[in-house]
Order: sequence, then C-alpha cells, then structure tokens
Amino acid sequence: MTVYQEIFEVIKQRKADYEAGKAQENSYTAYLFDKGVDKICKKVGEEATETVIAAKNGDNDELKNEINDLLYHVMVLAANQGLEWSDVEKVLDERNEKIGNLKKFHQVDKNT
Ligand SMILES: N=c1c2ncn([C@@H]3O[C@H](COP(=O)(O)OP(=O)(O)OP(=O)(O)O)[C@@H](O)[C@H]3O)c2ncn1[C@@H]1O[C@H](COP(=O)(O)O)[C@@H](O)[C@H]1O
Repeated sequence: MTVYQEIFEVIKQRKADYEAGKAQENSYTAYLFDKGVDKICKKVGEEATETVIAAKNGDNDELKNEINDLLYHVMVLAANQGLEWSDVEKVLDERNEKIGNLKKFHQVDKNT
C-alpha cells in the first residue's frame, strides 16, 4: 500500500465516522467534511495557488510542503465526492500505458 492509499483510508474512516455522528476531536479532516464541498474546493484552490507561488519563488522546501497540502485536500475532495483512490490511480495507470505513444495521447482532430 502506498502512503497515498494509507492516507486515503484514514480520510475514508474520518468520513464514515463523521457520517455516523461520532465525535472526532482534533481531526482536521472531520472539520472539512463538516464544512462541506464548498470549503473543501476552496482549500484545494488555496493550496494550488500556494504551490504555484512556492514554485515561482524557487523555494523547494516550501514547494514540497505545499504539494503535500494540495494532494491531501484533493484526496479529501475525492472522498467527499464518493471516489475511491483506486479510481484515480486507474486513470493514471491507463495513461501510463500510453507512454511512448505521445501522438495518440495528444491527438487533435483538425476537423473540429
Ligand atoms: N496529510 C494531512 C494534511 N496535510 C495538510 N493538512 C492540514 O491542512 C491544513 C492546511 O493549513 P491551512 O493553514 O491552509 O489551513 P487552516 O488555517 O488550518 O484551516 P482553515 O481555517 O483554512 O480551514 C493544516 O491544518 C494541516 O494540518 C493535513 N491534515 C491531515 N492530513 C492527514 O490526514 C489524516 C487524518 O488527519 P486528521 O483528520 O487531522 O486526524 C492523517 O493521516 C494526516 O496525516
């Protein structure tokens, strides 16, 4: 199991406990599920912006942290919307199979 899959399992457990009405003191993830999709999307946007700024500033220490914040919030969004992390990875796997086949992957229909 990758670290992403492990964190996603924790996130899903937080969601299940939130939906079951179990108290989850000090859980930032439970706080996000309680706030709902608008707040989660806002955090994804904020973290994406902070990631871009860190890159533009050439600050790789900051960039590593911001990328992780972004990935975590994207995972919370995926869980909130009912996706499994394996659904996301499956798309990546399928794209990976297209390596070395750039023309096909980026095919542009000139008639449209
Ligand atoms: N990977 C993360 C993770 N990355 C970032 N963050 C939190 O994301 C927040 C981002 O910081 P910000 O300053 O932007 O946000 P904030 O001001 O705290 O919050 P808002 O007021 O903006 O809502 C911080 O509170 C971080 O702690 C995370 N919180 C939790 N996890 C993982 O999620 C799992 C469950 O965590 P809990 O639900 O907190 O137990 C654990 O495996 C954790 O490692």
